[in-house]
Amino acid sequence: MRVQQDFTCKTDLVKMMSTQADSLIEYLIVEYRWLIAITILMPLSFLWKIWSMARNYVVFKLNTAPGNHEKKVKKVQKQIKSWLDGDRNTRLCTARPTWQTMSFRQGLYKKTFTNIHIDMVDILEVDTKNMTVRCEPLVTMGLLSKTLAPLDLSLAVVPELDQLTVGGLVMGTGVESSSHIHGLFQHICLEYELVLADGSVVTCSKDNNADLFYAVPWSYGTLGFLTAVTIKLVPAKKYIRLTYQPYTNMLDLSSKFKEEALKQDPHRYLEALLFDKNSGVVMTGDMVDEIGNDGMFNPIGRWYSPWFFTQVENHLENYKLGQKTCAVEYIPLRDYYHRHTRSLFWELQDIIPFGNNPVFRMLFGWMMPPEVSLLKLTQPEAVTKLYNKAHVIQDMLVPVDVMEEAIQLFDKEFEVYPIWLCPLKLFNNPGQLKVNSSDWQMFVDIGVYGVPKAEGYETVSSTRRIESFVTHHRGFQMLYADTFTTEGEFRNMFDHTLYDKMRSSLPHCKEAFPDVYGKVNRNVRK
Ligand SMILES: Cc1cc2nc3c(=O)[nH]c(=O)nc-3n(C[C@H](O)[C@H](O)[C@H](O)COP(=O)(O)OP(=O)(O)OC[C@H]3O[C@@H](n4cnc5c(N)ncnc54)[C@H](O)[C@@H]3O)c2cc1C
Ligand SMILES: NC(=O)C1=CN([C@@H]2O[C@H](COP(=O)(O)OP(=O)(O)OC[C@H]3O[C@@H](n4cnc5c(N)ncnc54)[C@H](OP(=O)(O)O)[C@@H]3O)[C@@H](O)[C@H]2O)C=CC1
Ligand SMILES: CC(C)=CCC[C@@H](C)[C@H]1CC[C@@]2(C)C3=C(CC[C@]12C)[C@@]1(C)CC[C@H](O)C(C)(C)[C@@H]1CC3
Repeated sequence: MRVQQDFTCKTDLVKMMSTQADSLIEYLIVEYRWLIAITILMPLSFLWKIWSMARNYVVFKLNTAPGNHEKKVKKVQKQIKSWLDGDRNTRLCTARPTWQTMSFRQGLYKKTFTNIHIDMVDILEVDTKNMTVRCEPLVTMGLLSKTLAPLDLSLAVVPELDQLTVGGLVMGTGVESSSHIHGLFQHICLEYELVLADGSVVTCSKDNNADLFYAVPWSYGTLGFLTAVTIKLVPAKKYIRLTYQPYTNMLDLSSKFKEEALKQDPHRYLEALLFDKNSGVVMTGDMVDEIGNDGMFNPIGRWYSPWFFTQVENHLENYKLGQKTCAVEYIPLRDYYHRHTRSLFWELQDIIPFGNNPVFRMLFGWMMPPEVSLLKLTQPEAVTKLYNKAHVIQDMLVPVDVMEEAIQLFDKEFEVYPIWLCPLKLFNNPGQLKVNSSDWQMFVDIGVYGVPKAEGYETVSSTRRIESFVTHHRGFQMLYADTFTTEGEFRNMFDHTLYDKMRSSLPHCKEAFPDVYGKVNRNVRK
């Protein structure tokens, strides 16, 4: 099943599907997915947004959330107790349907395991004295940034997509353009409250139940159910002053990127987008309260604004034309945080090819993007097949010193652009991520999302070669994406010492949950 064609755009892909699709209907579904997206999914998404805003507003005004939390935890305990009292011939997972989650896949285990309902969607407390926020696991990044911005506060790490949840980011992982300072999402979490498989409620932090605290991140809900998280806050300002520095030479780009990531007093935000293997734009940002006169005000989050990655590409094009070497812009804080949400990085162009057209943006941009959950729920089988065969969605965390080598290999195996480069600091903490230093090590997240053009691309073998490179260099794969590792290879990539110890010592844990590989391998995710 080799896909050797040189896919130049989605139309080529669709042509390929039309020859291979089982039926004309499948072909039409793939080709005209945008029609369903615009006429049904976007209006529904809009109604959904209004409903959640109204619901949150009422909860907030009545301030019922903190009082209800204990009752909600008791409900979780009750469900686990009834599993304990039963024959226990199934395992446990959260009842959150997989079409609602931020991954391409649907977990098959949801159908066979006992589903535990954790309907916990509220912010519980903003503690401005201790600079922490305590929230329930289904609170999203969008809600948190919206609640905290008027207080001039923010999370130190705000993973970009609005719909990412605190629970998913703790149990999986989260990374963002401030991660070269603060680390991953888990590194800004101070305390977890969990309900364990024996029905008990525990809290853990680095000073209390430390083993459990360090084993929870990347455990994918296989140690217990998360019911609350306390997260560190940082002061926030109104704007991000963002500098775009284009490059047409990879060596120059990567040395600037590394220098910025590793310097003593780095810019607060750092990321790069590559548009081919030699050129890209490095972006550095800092928070400011005033718009300076060295740059333009650019509210990139407005419904009519061009998609962010296309604006970045324009800076590169201008540079190539010899117009400008470096540009400065002032971007409203939340617009910056959620800069990749409206275009789902660059994935939305495959679904609504004219989504960035100025007329479309003016008329319908306010309904964008359609909710990922609704897109997933209505995804036809033909689209799944297409993505399985000719679409890459991967994030690999590799030590920053092998960045160029990794980019060359990604280019050879996938040739997908843009590529997202986001630096991140991994602290030498106990847990699944072992680093090569007694203090911390700088990594880079290489994010590849799109249609592969590499000759000889084949999903499994190409991805496996990348996985083996990553393991060889002691890096890690983000597990919302497909992993094609064997169980042995997976255990080689992630250190299971503390995790295995916790699973053996927590009562009923092994009986209640599979291990991480049992939740993320390709056989259990459709
Ligand atoms: C539980 C809680 C405790 C807080 N404690 C403090 C505090 O101790 N000190 C302090 O200075 N500020 C606190 N705040 C934040 C602050 O009071 C408001 O965000 C700010 O005053 C804005 O109010 P508003 O009436 O302009 O906005 P509103 O429109 O009332 O709310 C701002 C946004 O936050 C969202 N939101 C608010 N509460 C919730 C919730 N419980 N669940 C889901 N969504 C919510 C709303 O959807 C809205 O979009 C707290 C907020 C919450 C939610
Ligand atoms: N910028 C970034 O960092 C980005 C990160 N991501 C990835 O997306 C995922 C988050 O997506 P999201 O939709 O929020 O999360 P999901 O619902 O996909 O949850 C991810 C995992 O966490 C487990 N989990 C979630 N909540 C709880 C809980 N309360 N108790 C126990 N286990 C729980 C889930 O278990 P179960 O299967 O039982 O439901 C699942 O295994 C993460 O894996 C993250 O790495 C994606 C895009 C961007
Ligand atoms: C670490 C970082 C920054 C990760 C970014 C990951 C995004 C690019 C991923 C997360 C969810 C994601 C897998 C998704 C998709 C594309 C890539 C996304 C947006 C899409 C929209 C592709 C089209 C699909 O039909 C479908 C709608 C199911 C998915 C939904 C999830």
